[in-house]
Amino acid sequence: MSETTQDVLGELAKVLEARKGASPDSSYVASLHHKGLNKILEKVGEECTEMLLAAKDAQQTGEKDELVYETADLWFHSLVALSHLGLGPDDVLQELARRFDLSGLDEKAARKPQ
Ligand SMILES: N=c1c2ncn([C@@H]3O[C@H](COP(=O)(O)OP(=O)(O)OP(=O)(O)O)[C@@H](O)[C@H]3O)c2ncn1[C@@H]1O[C@H](COP(=O)(O)O)[C@@H](O)[C@H]1O
Repeated sequence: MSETTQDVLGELAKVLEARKGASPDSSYVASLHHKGLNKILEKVGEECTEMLLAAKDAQQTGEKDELVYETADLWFHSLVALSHLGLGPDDVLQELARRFDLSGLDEKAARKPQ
């Protein structure tokens, strides 16, 4: 991961945290927190669908700008959801780091039968 990536996520996390105490009239993030988790999750679902559609379009046309744009929307709203529940990008990055050198196939095989 580039330093830029870490800086952007870190900076965004700080802004999201600060917006928890802001007026919903002056901030989109504050308005989401004000509306509550269900509204935030509705937005995550919406942005997820838009990202999937953009990925299919990108495959067909080779044009990837829309995919990057929609993925940014999805990441952003996912971070708002995490922030609403007291979590941040560090929590997810640490989990991803924990998985380094752990093959997805090995991890799946090691899971207990449900
Ligand atoms: N990264 C983002 C970001 N990405 C997307 N969005 C907003 O997410 C919204 C969702 O997009 P939609 O197309 O679904 O908009 P919509 O249909 O109007 O949304 P709804 O009415 O359905 O809720 C838009 O209003 C976008 O502007 C963002 N809003 C804010 N940020 C970051 O959060 C910071 C704080 O923002 P405020 O809280 O508004 O100050 C900003 O400085 C940015 O860094």
